[in-house]
Amino acid sequence: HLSFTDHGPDTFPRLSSCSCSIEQWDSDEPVPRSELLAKVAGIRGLYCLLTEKIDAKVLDAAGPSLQVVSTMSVGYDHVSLEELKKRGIRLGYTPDVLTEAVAELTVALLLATSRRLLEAVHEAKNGGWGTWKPLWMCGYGLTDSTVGILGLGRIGAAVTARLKPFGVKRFLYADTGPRPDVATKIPAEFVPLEELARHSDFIVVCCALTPETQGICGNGLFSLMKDTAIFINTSRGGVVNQEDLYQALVNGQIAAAGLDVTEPEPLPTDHPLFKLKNCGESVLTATTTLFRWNIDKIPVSSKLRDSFLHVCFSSDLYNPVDSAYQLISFKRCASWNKK
Ligand SMILES: O=CC(=O)O
Repeated sequence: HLSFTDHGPDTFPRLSSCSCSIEQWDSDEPVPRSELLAKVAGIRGLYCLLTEKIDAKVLDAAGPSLQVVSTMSVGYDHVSLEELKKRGIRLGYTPDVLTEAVAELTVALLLATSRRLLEAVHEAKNGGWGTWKPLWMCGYGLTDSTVGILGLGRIGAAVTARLKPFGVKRFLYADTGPRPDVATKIPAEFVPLEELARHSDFIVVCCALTPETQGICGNGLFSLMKDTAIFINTSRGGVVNQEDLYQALVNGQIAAAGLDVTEPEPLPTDHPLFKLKNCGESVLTATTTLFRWNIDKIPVSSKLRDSFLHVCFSSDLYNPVDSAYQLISFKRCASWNKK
């Protein structure tokens, strides 16, 4: 008995051909919390998106039959690992399916923000484009710049590879610790966050949302940044103290911000950030998760189909359709692999 929220196109037919009973939330809207709590009772597997908060309440509502949770997302900050671990429930997730897509989006956001693309379009459409003025709509260039990556994981490294041809002089990164295997190839220098803030012309946030990174980009960081620096976040809104960011943008502490993620999502349309020229108009995007996915990464690989669910933090490529398919292989799901 499986419970679903949403998933790739061929998941449901494939699963329904198996001898298990499936309950699916069949809507683009997230399943209401009350519905989720009511429907999970007695299930053995739960397949969800990042819109579902999987906490003690959901797990208790599911009861002891629940053996595995799988999320069609790279981030799993919506899932309480502690609560899963307590109950010996395993977690599947989908690392690497959107690395390239998010890296491309990040670069798009960075260029659009630093080159004031949307602001310029707005001016052109609204009659603000008068005669040619040499300094009008000047932006900030990547050539000879220093780019700071907060979180040099798969996406962070993919961003540096894409930015390198623009003539970036120096890559810095801050992380929970040095990552020499990835960093030496770029090359990127491991620095404390404060140093990253002080020296970067562009800061790109690519880290996971964890208790340690919650609100890590706040006044402490913005006040150290150059007033010409550009701040880009494509990780999670919770990494940023949005009020502090707003103040930094209004007070000219930093030049501009490009955000693909906010708290909450979507941001209310009357939110002050939308009114800023150096953020709202350049740029606040709202690329949904599916937009960020590389669809060609979704089809099933038979090799993975027979393997059992990866324990959280497994670095192996993990496929969402497989992850759903594997929910039926409960016998293979050993108890939580304590490390
Ligand atoms: O943000 C998207 C994901 O975590 O998959």
